[in-house]
Amino acid sequence: MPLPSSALGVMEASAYAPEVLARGLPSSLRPQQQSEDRGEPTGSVAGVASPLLSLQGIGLSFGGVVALADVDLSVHPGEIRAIIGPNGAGKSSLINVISGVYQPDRGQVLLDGISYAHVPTQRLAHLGVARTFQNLALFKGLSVLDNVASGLAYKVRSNFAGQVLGIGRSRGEQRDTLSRADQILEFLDLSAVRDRLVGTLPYGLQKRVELARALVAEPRLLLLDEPMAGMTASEKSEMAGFVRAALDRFATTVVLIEHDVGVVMGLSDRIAVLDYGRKIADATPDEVRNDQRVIDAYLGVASDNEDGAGI
Ligand SMILES: Nc1ncnc2c1ncn2[C@@H]1O[C@H](COP(=O)(O)OP(=O)(O)OP(=O)(O)O)[C@@H](O)[C@H]1O
Repeated sequence: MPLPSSALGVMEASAYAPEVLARGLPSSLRPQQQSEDRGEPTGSVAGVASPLLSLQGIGLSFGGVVALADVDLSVHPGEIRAIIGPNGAGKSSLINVISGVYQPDRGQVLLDGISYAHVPTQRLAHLGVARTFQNLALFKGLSVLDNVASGLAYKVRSNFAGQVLGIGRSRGEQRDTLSRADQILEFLDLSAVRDRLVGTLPYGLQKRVELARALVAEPRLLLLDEPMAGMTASEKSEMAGFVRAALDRFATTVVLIEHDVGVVMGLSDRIAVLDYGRKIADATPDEVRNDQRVIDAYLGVASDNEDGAGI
């Protein structure tokens, strides 16, 4: 028996649906038809193109604890793909495998068909992969602008002396970096706090700065680890709007871990559900919502939750 809609956060889901999110967004966030810089198609084309990200038979253990067992996942260009599951199900392990923090014991991670399981994390940016972290990983003592600009540090080719002296190629690079950081700040409605120290900002804004830092390089694949954790309902709604707008504007493909079922149902094109390290479902929000295994393993718990929207 499917749970009643209210238990599954359906009311909340509607608040995160694309058509709702598009309303009331700042003009900088209005969806565009094409990515201006790359001329790539936008919107969800899940199931049509070959996968941008493909996980094949991923296995990962910590001592005797099996974190991931034989997990397959295909994420298509332009898709927002959520990974959900109970605590300890393996969500963080999976995102850490995708981002190269963990090396899987078994299986392959392919980006555009090319295996990158053994690429060091710091080189992932060169492949067009960016991520945010469950616990903010910002430079609290630096300005918002500098934090966002740091998302382009991997591209800077001038040496340290050149940067300090502001000479040669470094001056041009610096101008370009700051200009791109400013564009992203405008896009995410952060220009008003551009020069503030990140540590002085409210938590919800810090989460948005982290998104800005990940987005500044216009990644092909954006990994979001609980981007709405600890946010108020209105901050969550705003953040969901920014994620959707980023996809529309930059043709970024998104993989997202999020506990708030309402957010996940409204924002995602497809949802993979993990339980004890195994994938037990991989389907559209509607299909997942009515999947008895998922209800038993995860969603049913949501009805016991205070607002029915998260776990
Ligand atoms: N670094 C580690 N060392 C030992 N065990 C770990 C480590 N990371 C994860 N695990 C174990 O692997 C399993 C999966 O953990 P993981 O953090 O990936 O789950 P999760 O779904 O992200 O959980 P949560 O929702 O609580 O963040 C758990 O049993 C966990 O205790």
